[in-house]
Amino acid sequence: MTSRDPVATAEQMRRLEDRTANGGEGLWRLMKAAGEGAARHAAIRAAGRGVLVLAGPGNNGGDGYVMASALKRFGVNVAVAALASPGTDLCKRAAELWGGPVQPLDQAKSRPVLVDALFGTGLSRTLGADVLKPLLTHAEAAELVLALDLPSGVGSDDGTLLPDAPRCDETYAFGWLKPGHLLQPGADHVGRITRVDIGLAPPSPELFRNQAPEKAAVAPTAHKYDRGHVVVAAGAMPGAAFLSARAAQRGGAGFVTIGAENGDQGPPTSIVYRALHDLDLDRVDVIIAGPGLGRDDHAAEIAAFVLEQQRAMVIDGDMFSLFAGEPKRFRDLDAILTPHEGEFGRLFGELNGSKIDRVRRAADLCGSVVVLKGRDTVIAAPGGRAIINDHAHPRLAVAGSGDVLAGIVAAEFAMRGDAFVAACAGVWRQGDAGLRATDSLIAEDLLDLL
Ligand SMILES: NC(=O)C1=CN([C@@H]2O[C@H](COP(=O)(O)OP(=O)(O)OC[C@H]3O[C@@H](n4cnc5c(N)ncnc54)[C@H](OP(=O)(O)O)[C@@H]3O)[C@@H](O)[C@H]2O)[C@@H](O)CC1
Ligand SMILES: [K+]
Repeated sequence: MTSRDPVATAEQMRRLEDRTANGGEGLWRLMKAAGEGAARHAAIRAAGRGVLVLAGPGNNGGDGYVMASALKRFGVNVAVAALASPGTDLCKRAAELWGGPVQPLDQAKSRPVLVDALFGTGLSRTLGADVLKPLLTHAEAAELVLALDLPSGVGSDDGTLLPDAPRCDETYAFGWLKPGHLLQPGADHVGRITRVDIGLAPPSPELFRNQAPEKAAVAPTAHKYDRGHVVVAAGAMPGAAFLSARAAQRGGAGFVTIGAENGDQGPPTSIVYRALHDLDLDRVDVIIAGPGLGRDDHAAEIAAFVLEQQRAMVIDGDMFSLFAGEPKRFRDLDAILTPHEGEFGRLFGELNGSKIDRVRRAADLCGSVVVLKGRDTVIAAPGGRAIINDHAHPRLAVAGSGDVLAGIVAAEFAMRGDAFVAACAGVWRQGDAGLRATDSLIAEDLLDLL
């Protein structure tokens, strides 16, 4: 698998900071690396324009003072405004290093480039008007808004947006990415993410940002069945099953069958139609159940039949209504569940915490890989391994998009055999197709973009 960017919570960052720094001088070195690293990027982005740094009372503000002093050294015209006097030893030391004038936030003159160094991972409550008003005023007046570590107002661990915070053009993430860089709605305020390496020890490998997958390996001598046989259990809405089946083909599966009603031959295409009960399911790698299945008694019969087969499965759509509140029904399967928010709630009920916490809990409850779809899709396996996928576009929110995803994920699952790896690869590929599409996208277009 390709290497992925780790993502760390505020608490993990504090522990890593302590482990790396080993005392005051080490912490100061980290702050210097953060502020100076950001200054090197920002000096180029500013391209001769004046810079205003807004510094907070904590260590995010400290990074801001270090950055301002480095910018000055680089010959950039820089001014500093502060919310309050420095409240930590490191921030005090950084303010001394700057040594220049510091104005109150609301009295500083706006400049073309704004640096938000008010709050980072230590944001602990919603922003008051004393902060928000000048921040928004300076941001509106600026041509370029840069954030240190996180835009102020974005919750580091869950991407919540505490106030109506300004949108930044670029965020310098110190050390590792934080969930708030990738989870909505905060992620929409982050702009381009530039990671600044400050020499921090790596976090434990539990949470990552999704990345382009390596292509699934196919032997040159591979038979069509070696590339995976995917069956879609069809029901009330055959169009949805057809979309999933086509997506499984385009996704790379060697052989795709629609398990249809008795006698349904389907259109003359490369997709085979067979009655589900007549199929030799031992020769099937993955069954997709849910897209267009329906919610009546007949759908429930089909659902019960496919669950009995104990095959690897991709579970979507109507399956979450048929088994509402019963996630344990999927426990003993090797399965990938791909609900959207509404379906997730139907199956798992109300779970607390961030999107990451909720999906992790859900994966433990059903003993399967869970993919909670959205602009910020979160994928978790039982035991805590999780990925955030922000490689996507809002235009993917169209009818049939989920059916296509189920098909791609099933093809990946059939080819790779590992549910978590397959889910990550499938989600990335669908997001990538959405990014390459135009705004007139309909789900069928995705098939040609795979
Ligand atoms: N970890 C690392 O490896 C490294 C971390 N580094 C940097 O440190 C940053 C974290 O620093 P941090 O912990 O000092 O927190 P920070 O974000 O400055 O905020 C805390 C201050 O803000 C205040 N405050 C909070 N919310 C508020 C509100 N709504 N309205 C008003 N005030 C509010 C809060 O007040 P209190 O809650 O205590 O009353 C406290 O005074 C991190 O993001 C990165 O930039 C780098 O230097 C290098 C290595
Ligand atoms: K900030």
